[in-house]
Amino acid sequence: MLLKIATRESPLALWQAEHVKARLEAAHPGLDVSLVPMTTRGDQLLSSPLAAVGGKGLFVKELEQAMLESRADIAVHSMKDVPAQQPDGLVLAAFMTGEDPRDAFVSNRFAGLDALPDGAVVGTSSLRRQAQLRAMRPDLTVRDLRGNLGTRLRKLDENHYDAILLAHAGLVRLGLGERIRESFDAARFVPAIGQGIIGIECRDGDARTHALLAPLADAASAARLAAERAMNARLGGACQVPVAGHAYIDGTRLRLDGLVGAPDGSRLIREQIEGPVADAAALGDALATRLLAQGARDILAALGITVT
Ligand SMILES: NCc1[nH]cc(CCC(=O)O)c1CC(=O)O
Repeated sequence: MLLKIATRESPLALWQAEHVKARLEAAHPGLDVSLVPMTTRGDQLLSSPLAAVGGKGLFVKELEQAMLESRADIAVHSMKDVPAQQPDGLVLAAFMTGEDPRDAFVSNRFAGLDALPDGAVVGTSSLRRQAQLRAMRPDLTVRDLRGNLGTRLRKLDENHYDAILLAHAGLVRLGLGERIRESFDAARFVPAIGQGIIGIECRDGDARTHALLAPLADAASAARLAAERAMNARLGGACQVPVAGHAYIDGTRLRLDGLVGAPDGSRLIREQIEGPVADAAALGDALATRLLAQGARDILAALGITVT
């Protein structure tokens, strides 16, 4: 029996696809899983500002086309990079157990954010990270930083930055965890929707693949994503929007932290909601309503994003 995984060619994407392959083959003796690597528009355009070239969908479109044409059966994604809506005929079928969701501070010279001197240069292109960083430390200079993880670390090592911010999970997956000097408390520096969770997409009607994926699915990750993505959907959710959201599951309870920030850090709107895990999506929706009422609507409108 054969199953094909469509994957991007970046080291992180390949690690994630290999991880899913290993998990699937362990769960299903006799199953043979192969990787179908492909370059996406997003990979080709890594040097240009993503917002200008069409957003995060660029990293998944080619993979989705391959599944729709049956050149592949599943695609493995960092959920952080997956748009709110999937194309007709495709579904997110399984979310794996989450890795550490926090943002990490990486520097060769400074032990953490508090150790950075006035005016230090920090690299990140994420509006979410910029907004929270500038709100905490208005004195810092924030500079754009793009590329795969390896490229970003190389630019740090070439002394273009005093420090850079990256996802803890990506660094750990690639065996680069020792480069992390500090990981920010998720309640204080709120992670991206889905950060640290690997999701698997497949064809909607493909019962065989759904059955193969079932043993990999983690209910807590599914609840976390239901809450975070419901909130994000109401906030025009995309990665070029300064929106953060992180749900914590504690038994049958779910707590969701949400944040919308002006990219210059001049305003941060934070809200929190708690309720039964079973109500995850409704909690996300309700939190978005609160954020919008507290000023998120104005911040988003200033960025050209209109929400209902
Ligand atoms: N935007 C790129 C991206 N997509 C997912 C991760 C990290 C892994 C994860 O969140 O699961 C990263 C790297 C980063 O933000 O530093």
